[in-house]
Amino acid sequence: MNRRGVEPVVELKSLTRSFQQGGVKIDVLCGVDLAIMPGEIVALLGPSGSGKSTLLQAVGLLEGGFGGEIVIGGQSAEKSDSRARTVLRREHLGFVYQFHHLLPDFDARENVILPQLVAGTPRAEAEARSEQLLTALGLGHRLDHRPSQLSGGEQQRVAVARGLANKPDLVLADEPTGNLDEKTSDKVLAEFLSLVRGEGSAALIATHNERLARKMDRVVRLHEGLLE
Ligand SMILES: Nc1ncnc2c1ncn2[C@@H]1O[C@H](COP(=O)(O)OP(=O)(O)OP(=O)(O)O)[C@@H](O)[C@H]1O
Repeated sequence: MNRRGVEPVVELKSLTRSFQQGGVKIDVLCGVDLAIMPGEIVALLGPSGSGKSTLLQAVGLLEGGFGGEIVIGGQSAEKSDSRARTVLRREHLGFVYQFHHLLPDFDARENVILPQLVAGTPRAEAEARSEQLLTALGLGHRLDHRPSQLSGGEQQRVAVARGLANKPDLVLADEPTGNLDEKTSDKVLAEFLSLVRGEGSAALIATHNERLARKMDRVVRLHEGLLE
């Protein structure tokens, strides 16, 4: 039975994370519970230092040291070894960062093709997908440009296309437009949300911006290590 429509794409159960800072233990996440349903776009708000990036790193299976449980695509991440976690990440997750992290020696088209090749997509299919996404983001005339030949907004659009390239069930974005001016940020975010909606992906998007958060389906706030 296909139960994908009713199961969360990700579920966090009593997630905890502490850090040692100068011999002092700081509890950043103190038992976070969160379930995100397929296609749901969730804004993660919270003041600087409240643990938004830490939470996204946990969900992205990018770091260890967490307590509690992270279930992605019905599979418990802590019960998986690092190889299985890599597969979980590749099959279910996409990432968009504040600073685009594009490969400087590759053009826009290639930056979106590469993660697909890593995931085993045939080259012709990956190329078509790359062009489709970049064109949808208004970059059909910038396919052959390297990141240094693109504006900040254009670079971020390429990063959005790359994050969606492998059709992730869940896109994780940490301040995806945080380094852009307000007008460009609004525009790129609107395009990002519309593309994510069109693709039917879910998303968890950390932001400081209440106004942008209101454009999403649900807002959750990190406060003193818990979501409210
Ligand atoms: N590797 C680390 N070692 C020690 N402390 C850390 C580490 N990573 C994060 N922290 C601490 O955890 C807390 C939360 O940091 P985090 O980056 O998750 O916050 P944030 O909400 O994303 O902040 P911002 O909005 O400023 O990006 C901070 O106090 C930070 O100093």
